[in-house]
Amino acid sequence: MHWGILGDGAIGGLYAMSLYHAGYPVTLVMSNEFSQGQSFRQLTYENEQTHYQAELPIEQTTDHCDILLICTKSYQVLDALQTIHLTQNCELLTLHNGMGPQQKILNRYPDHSLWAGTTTHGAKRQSNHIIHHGSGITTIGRYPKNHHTAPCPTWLDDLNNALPEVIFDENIEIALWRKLAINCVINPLTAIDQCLNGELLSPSYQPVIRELCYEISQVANACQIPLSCGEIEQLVQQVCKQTAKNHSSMAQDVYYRRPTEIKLINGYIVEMAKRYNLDVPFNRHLVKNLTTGEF
Ligand SMILES: NC(=O)C1=CN([C@@H]2O[C@H](COP(=O)(O)OP(=O)(O)OC[C@H]3O[C@@H](n4cnc5c(N)ncnc54)[C@H](OP(=O)(O)O)[C@@H]3O)[C@@H](O)[C@H]2O)C=CC1
Ligand SMILES: CC(C)(CO)C(=O)C(=O)O
Repeated sequence: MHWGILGDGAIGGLYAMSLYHAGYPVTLVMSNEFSQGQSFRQLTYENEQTHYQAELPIEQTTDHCDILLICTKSYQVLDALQTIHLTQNCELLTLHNGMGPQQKILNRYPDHSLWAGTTTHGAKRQSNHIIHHGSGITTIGRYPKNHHTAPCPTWLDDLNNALPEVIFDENIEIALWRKLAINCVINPLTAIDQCLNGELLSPSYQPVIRELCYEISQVANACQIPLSCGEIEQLVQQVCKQTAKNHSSMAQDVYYRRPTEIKLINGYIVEMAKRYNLDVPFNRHLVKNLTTGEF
C-alpha cells in the first residue's frame, strides 16, 4: 500500500516515519501553502532505543496514494482535506482526538471509503524531529460501522508491521467514545489547572470528575453508546495512572497559547446534549472557560 499522510505533526510524523522505516511507500500530502513550495521533507525519528532519518516526498495530491492517514488536529481536518486534491479511489483514515469530523467527512466525501481510529501512542514534534515518547495501541474500524462488508482492511498488516499494536474493532464508535470520555475529563481539568495527568488522582478532584463522568454517560447513552458513569470513572483513573507524569495535549496547548481541541471534545458532548434535551452544566462550563481563556 502507498500511504499518504495529511498533517505531518507529532502523530502524522510518527506514522510517516514508522511506515517508511518498515518499507512502505509514504507521501506527505499538503497544499503549497503548507509545504512552502518544497517537494520533500527531511525528518528524524527517535525513541529510547533507536533513531533514523528519512527524506519523504511532498505532493498536493493523493494520486499515488491508496490510503490517506489524516493526522491534523480535529479542528483542522476539514480545511486540510479541502486544500489537497483527493483522488476518488483513495481510502481515508482519521486518527485525531475529539468527535465530529468523522461524520463531516462522511457527509462531504460520501463516495470515499472511510475508517476511523484512535491511538494511545505519545509523540512530540520539535522542529523536524519526531520524538516517540510512549508506545501505545491503535484501534481502527470502519466508520460508520458496516455489517455488510468484509470487516478487516487489507492494509492493517502495514500498520501492525510499522507501529504495533494495531487492533481492528468492528464497533469503532464505542472505542472513539471511550477516548472522547477520557479526553473530556483529563484534558480540560489539567489544562485549566496546568497540572500533570496523575494529579487528577487526588481526592479533591473526585467530585468534579464524577459529575463530568455522569454527564458524559447520560449523553453517550442517549447516542446509543453503552458507557456507564462507573466505567468512565475507571477508564479515567486508569489513564491518569498510566500517564501520571504527562502533560495532556490540552494542558500543553494552553501553556503554549495554541488553539485547543475543546470544541470537538467537551463541545461535542454539549452539542449532543442539546440534541437530546439533556443538561450538561459541568461540560458547558469547561467549554466556556477554555474558549474564552477565563480560568
Ligand atoms: N501527539 C500525541 O501524542 C497524540 C495526539 N493525538 C491526537 O492526534 C491529533 C494530531 O495531534 P498532534 O500530531 O499532536 O498535532 P500537531 O499539531 O503536532 O500536528 C498537526 C499537524 O497538521 C498540520 N496541518 C494543519 N493544517 C494543515 C493543512 N491544511 N494541511 C496540511 N497539514 C496541516 C500542522 O501543521 P502546522 O503545525 O504548520 O499548523 C501540524 O504539523 C490531535 O487530534 C491529537 O489530539 C492523539 C494521541 C496522542
Ligand atoms: C490520553 C491523554 C489524556 C494522555 O495525555 C490524551 O489523549 C491527551 O493528552 O490528549
